[in-house]
Amino acid sequence: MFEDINHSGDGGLYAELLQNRAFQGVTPGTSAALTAWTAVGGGQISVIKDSGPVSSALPNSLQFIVPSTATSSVGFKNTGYWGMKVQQGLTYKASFYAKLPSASSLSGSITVSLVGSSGQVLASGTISGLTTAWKQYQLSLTATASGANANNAFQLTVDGAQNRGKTINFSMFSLFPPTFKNRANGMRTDIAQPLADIKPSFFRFPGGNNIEGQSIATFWNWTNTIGPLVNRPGRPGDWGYYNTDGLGLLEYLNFCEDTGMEPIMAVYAGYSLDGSSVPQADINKYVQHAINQINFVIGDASTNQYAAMRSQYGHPTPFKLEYVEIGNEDFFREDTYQAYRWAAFKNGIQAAFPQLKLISTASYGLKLSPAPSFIDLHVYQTPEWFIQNNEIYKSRSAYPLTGPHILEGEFAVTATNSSCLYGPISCGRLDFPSLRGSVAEATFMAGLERDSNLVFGACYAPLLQNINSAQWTPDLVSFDATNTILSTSYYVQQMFSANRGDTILVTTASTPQNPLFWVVSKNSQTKQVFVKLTNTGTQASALTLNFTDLTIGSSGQATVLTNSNYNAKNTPQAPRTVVPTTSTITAGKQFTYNVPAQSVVVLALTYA
Ligand SMILES: [NH3+][C@H]1C[C@H](O)[C@@H](O)[C@@H]1CO
Repeated sequence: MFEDINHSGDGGLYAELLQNRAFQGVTPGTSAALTAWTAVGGGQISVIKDSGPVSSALPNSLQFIVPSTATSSVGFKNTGYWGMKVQQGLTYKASFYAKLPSASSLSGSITVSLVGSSGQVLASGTISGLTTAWKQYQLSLTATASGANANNAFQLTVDGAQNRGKTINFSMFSLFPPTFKNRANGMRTDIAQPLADIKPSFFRFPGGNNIEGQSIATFWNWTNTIGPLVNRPGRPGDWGYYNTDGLGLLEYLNFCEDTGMEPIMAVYAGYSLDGSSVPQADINKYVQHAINQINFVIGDASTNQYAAMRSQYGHPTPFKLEYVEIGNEDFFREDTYQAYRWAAFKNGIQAAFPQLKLISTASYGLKLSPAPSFIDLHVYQTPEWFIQNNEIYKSRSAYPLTGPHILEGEFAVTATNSSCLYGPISCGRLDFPSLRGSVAEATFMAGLERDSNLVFGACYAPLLQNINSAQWTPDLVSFDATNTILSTSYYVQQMFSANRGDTILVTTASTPQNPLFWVVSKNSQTKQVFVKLTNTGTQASALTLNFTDLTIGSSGQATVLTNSNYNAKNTPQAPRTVVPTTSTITAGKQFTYNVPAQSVVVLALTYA
């Protein structure tokens, strides 16, 4: 499940290295407008509301003035998102727009470089030919050395003595390292790769809260997130920072394709976080907006203008799309969801796309017409809750198969104190996932898998956090400019997702589950059996497995996540405290496996 929270997009998965690259959403003339930008050599910089901006989407420019007394190199630099990684041998793609005021010229060229924390030049190039019209300049910068740390910068300088008093306006800077699958405007490789390693089957995006807008005027409007970056205005995100929307609808879809995930795409459903609902009289405008969004994804480029945009931007064929979520957590405004919003979107979208599966986001059991066939349920709780509720969906009377099928679209152990699930660290909130929490999540997931005739998907949330800007913890993967920290919960997601059966095997047990929990499945393609186990207790426990119907191979693989400290975490200071270990085990039609204390285990067996 992805949304731009904790700088998980801008400053995270989205590989742009420059923070505040286009001065979106800032107030000209303020110091905040210059976030991440600083002058070099006495250069004078300020953000102005440009009377002739680079585009209507980007009204602000960086105005650079060379002091009249300049004698040496002067300019400015960007320090990235709490730093930026510069690695020897990598080629960085830099670009920016520049314009000279009328009737002026620049003597010499602009030097564009990557500089280390003590000013050493790590990469450098020059551009020239500035005119009094906006023009985009691009250059590749190959690093001849790595930065000693993350405190590197992207710098532009001119010869001060030759250009005293000169002014240059700049906008829409950009600096990309090589990206995941080398996608233009793509993803950061050391975050995208661990996500791909989970072998996820779907990607729920773009929210979560971040689709809803703090107000109706600022909802996530997909049309502002496609096309050339210079035409993307960005928007005030719902987690306290402005979203550049450089990571937009097409980038999300390309990422799905590059990782083999299918999108579970949300559409704005007319509820925003200030509690407002789009009035019924206006709702059909937003339904059409959603239909256009879906046409961008799966429409026929030869007949639909929004599908034609997809083709124009590089993807003529439709993407795969099976599920569309109508809003996010609309249980906050069940009155309007029940009164008209759900029906407007469900009926409108289903008429246009009969094949799509539309997911409700209101409470389970809320009477909606038409009745939803799919629903997204969220839960943030304590380890004890997840263990006690591992059979939450087992009851057919409470959850009939004829009722809505379930996406557990957000779940995580957030705290050890049930009266403080969303509170501060001081009252039990987790800063990073703990082994105890991850064992509980795995116990719950084993239950979801046993009930996968009702539960069609599950995903942990939130996915990512930049440790310099966390609005929500814990998160599955944490990172800063140079490091990525895979949590114990990350390993649980990976162990469960990468070892996946297609058929659940019914088990009987001589003793009830607890403190051991399990789910057994087989993969009829690979002829594998997966036994996913948790031991929630603090003592190892021997488990004898007896396969009555299958001829099991005499050896198998056991992947184990455990630690003697039940509260152990992977943190920036100790990122690999708890990592899975894999070993060969003796298996067969009947064998005993000693389940380690406080552990998550996946046994991968073969069958004839
Ligand atoms: N409060 C959670 C519920 C919402 O859908 C997400 O944006 C938040 C963080 O995962």
